[in-house]
Amino acid sequence: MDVTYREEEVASAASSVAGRLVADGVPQRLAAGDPTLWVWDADAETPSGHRRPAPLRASRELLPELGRLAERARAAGLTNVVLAGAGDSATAAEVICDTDDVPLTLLDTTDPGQVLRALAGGLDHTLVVVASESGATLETDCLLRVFERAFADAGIDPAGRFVVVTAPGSPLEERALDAGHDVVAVRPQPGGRHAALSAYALVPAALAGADVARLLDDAEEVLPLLSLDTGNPGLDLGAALGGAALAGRDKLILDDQLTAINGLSGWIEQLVAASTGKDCRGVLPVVAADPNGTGDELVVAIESDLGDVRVDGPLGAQFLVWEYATAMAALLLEVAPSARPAVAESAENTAALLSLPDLPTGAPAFVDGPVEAYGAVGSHDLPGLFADLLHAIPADGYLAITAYLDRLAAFDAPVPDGADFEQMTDAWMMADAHTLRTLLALRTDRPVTFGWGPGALHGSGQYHKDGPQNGVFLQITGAVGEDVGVPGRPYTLGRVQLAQALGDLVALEKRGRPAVRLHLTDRAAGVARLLAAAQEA
Ligand SMILES: O=P(O)(O)OC[C@H]1O[C@H](O)[C@H](O)[C@@H](O)[C@@H]1O
Repeated sequence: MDVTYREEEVASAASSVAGRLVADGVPQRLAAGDPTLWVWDADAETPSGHRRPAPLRASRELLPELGRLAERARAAGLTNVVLAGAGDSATAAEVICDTDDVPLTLLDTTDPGQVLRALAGGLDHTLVVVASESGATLETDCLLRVFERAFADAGIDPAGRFVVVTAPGSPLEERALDAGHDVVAVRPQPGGRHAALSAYALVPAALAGADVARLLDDAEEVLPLLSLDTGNPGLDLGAALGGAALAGRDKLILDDQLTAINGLSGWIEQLVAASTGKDCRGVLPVVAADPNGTGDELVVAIESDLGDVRVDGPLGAQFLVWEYATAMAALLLEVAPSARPAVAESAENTAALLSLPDLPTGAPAFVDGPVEAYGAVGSHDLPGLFADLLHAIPADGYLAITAYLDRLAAFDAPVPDGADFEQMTDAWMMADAHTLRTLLALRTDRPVTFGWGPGALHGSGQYHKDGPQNGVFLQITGAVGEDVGVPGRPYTLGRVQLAQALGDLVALEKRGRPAVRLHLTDRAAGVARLLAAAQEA
């Protein structure tokens, strides 16, 4: 595992803060298992005499059980693995599976269309992993209920169709045991931010066919380096992130286009944003975007020379080193990495909204074809609104787009007969809400970020609300065609999804952060209109 500084200014900022961390004995405190710095294993040391983060030992011990579960699923022909989960572990499981090229359907969403797509994926050979440490995350609870009902409706015995991963004693554990589902009770708890190498990510990944033992080997190989004062990749990366942020370079542009690890930037984004974004401080990760060359950027490239910092190493080591480095950066910024008060606040707002007879959407400020605009809007159409939003971004700020839509909907776009691959990808791109990010980014030298809601609420959502007061926020929601009822609850997935958007809006507005919601009354036509309007001057 290597971290290389490729720019003098980064090297000198990093070396001065690394010196401070070493003088404060941070690597030694980490090696000694200081619980304020890491989730340490209380009673085990590695053969090299170092303590190891709790999830590593627990996950290693879990391997035989994982093997048995995977074997049983294979024998039963359950080849379609659906993961109902949220946050760090769900994102990590997706990266592991994409990198190992094994299929996993991640549902970290309440979008009815996306869930219906998964339900149509062949229930007869589907195994659902429900992973939630708290056992109380709204979207995960909804998905468990929806899939239980779907199996029952299809005449499929749910026995052996669910593997529930949760903390012992959580409400989910009790419910799952009552229903006769397989339960993996996780001890000790990794805490949200250290879940990538824990059972919450490894159970779904192993069931999908990924080589999770190798992942743990790769992580354990780098572990002894993390207690060193020099040649410590976690310290080097953390000092680069923290040193740069303290020097005003607090926009972290992540470049992973040349690595074979698929989607690592998305996992790093949620880790860094949620761990550092609080007390009006933090590092803003920016994914899938070119640098603008402004003075507040730090470009970190995975396995390439395209950045100011280069990070090389296999996925298991990347997970561990980024977790360590992010804890270091948080220490330097003097924020508590594990606190995520704003994530909880939005979730509470959503729960309160769902208890109302109707969701308080208000009246649109204007309607532009299939798009309604809500919020404090000065313009009368979308081109005017986009111009205003871009203009409103402070000199050190950013624009964040969160789309509460089906992230796979673009693939439904009609492609011309006989289209080649390039024409097909063009058609998909012009039907994808994500393309709005690219189009708006062309018009500003400030970072424009994009996330799919509600998944993004668990990561960048923390930064959006409690990070620096310099964000401008654009939400996109959409009308629901076919909705999905949530059995045992008085709401549908569509209503939950809208309540999640509105709950986050309440939290943003409470802080005086400018936010606008665009509602697509026809989703496909609405996306097309957004993209066209973004290109109108
Ligand atoms: O695993 P769960 O309890 O369902 O939580 C899912 C996510 O919820 C919140 O966003 C926490 O801040 C995250 O740390 C966690 O990953």
